[in-house]
Amino acid sequence: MASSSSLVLHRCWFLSSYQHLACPRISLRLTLNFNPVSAITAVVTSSTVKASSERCSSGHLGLRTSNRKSNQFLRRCSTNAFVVVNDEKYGNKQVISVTPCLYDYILANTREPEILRQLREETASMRGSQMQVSPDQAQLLAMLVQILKAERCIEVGVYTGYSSLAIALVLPESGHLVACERDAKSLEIAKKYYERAGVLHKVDVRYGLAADALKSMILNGEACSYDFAFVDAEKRMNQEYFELLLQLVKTGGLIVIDNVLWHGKVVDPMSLLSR
Ligand SMILES: C[S@@+](CC[C@H](N)C(=O)[O-])C[C@H]1O[C@@H](n2cnc3c(N)ncnc32)[C@H](O)[C@@H]1O
Repeated sequence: MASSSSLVLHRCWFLSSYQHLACPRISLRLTLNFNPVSAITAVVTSSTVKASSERCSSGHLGLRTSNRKSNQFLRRCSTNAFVVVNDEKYGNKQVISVTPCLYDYILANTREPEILRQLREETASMRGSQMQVSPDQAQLLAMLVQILKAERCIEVGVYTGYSSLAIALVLPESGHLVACERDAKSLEIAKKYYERAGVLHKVDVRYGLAADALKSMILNGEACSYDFAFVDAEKRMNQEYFELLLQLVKTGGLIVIDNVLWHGKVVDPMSLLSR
């Protein structure tokens, strides 16, 4: 796979919910200063924004700086979009946060294809609809697939198909997306929309446990043959999915994993203590 973009990293681990790319295997961390919508530098899930607002109103939200020494815990709420990170090593940086108002702006400027809007609206009243990626995230995924010129993709965790449809829509006619999902009811909706969008021929739906599907693909001789993978299923399995996908995704490909920062809990001392 040609790697014309600086984002095309050797089998990297992409933290899709925020601004950093982290590549554990090659110890590389990049600031992600792009978004499908121009002038936007941060991407946050809608559920994160909701959680932030709730915690703000109860006065418990704080944004931690990356300064480990002072372990500073800044208290910021919805009106302030900036956190100043004082850090000897990285220099003083202004890191943008996302307020509800700013997130509205992001959504208002996201180009969501009509078919995705219809799927999102059909899913909105369903149980689990908050699991769906947001329109800005879906367009970020689509853009990554296009930048990579990906032809062979994998999605782990399809739900009703919003993110997989965003990917399938930008794949070339010869493109192939393996879509792994264990919930038959959700898959029925996904398949209906693949068909409506005219991309059903590009999507290979695998009903069942995603790890089993990935293992059978490896046994089937498909190692190193995929360009792009998106992981968005049960989080405790992420390590296993990552290891399996490292075998399936070729050098120069991209593995994107959602919810890695888990609403900020990865640095919340209370969450760490309660584990
Ligand atoms: C967060 S949702 C996916 C949302 C989807 N990416 C979207 O944007 O609409 C997670 C999905 O993973 C599925 N899932 C969870 N564990 C799974 C497993 N072991 N194998 C396959 N699918 C699984 C759930 O049924 C659920 O539909």
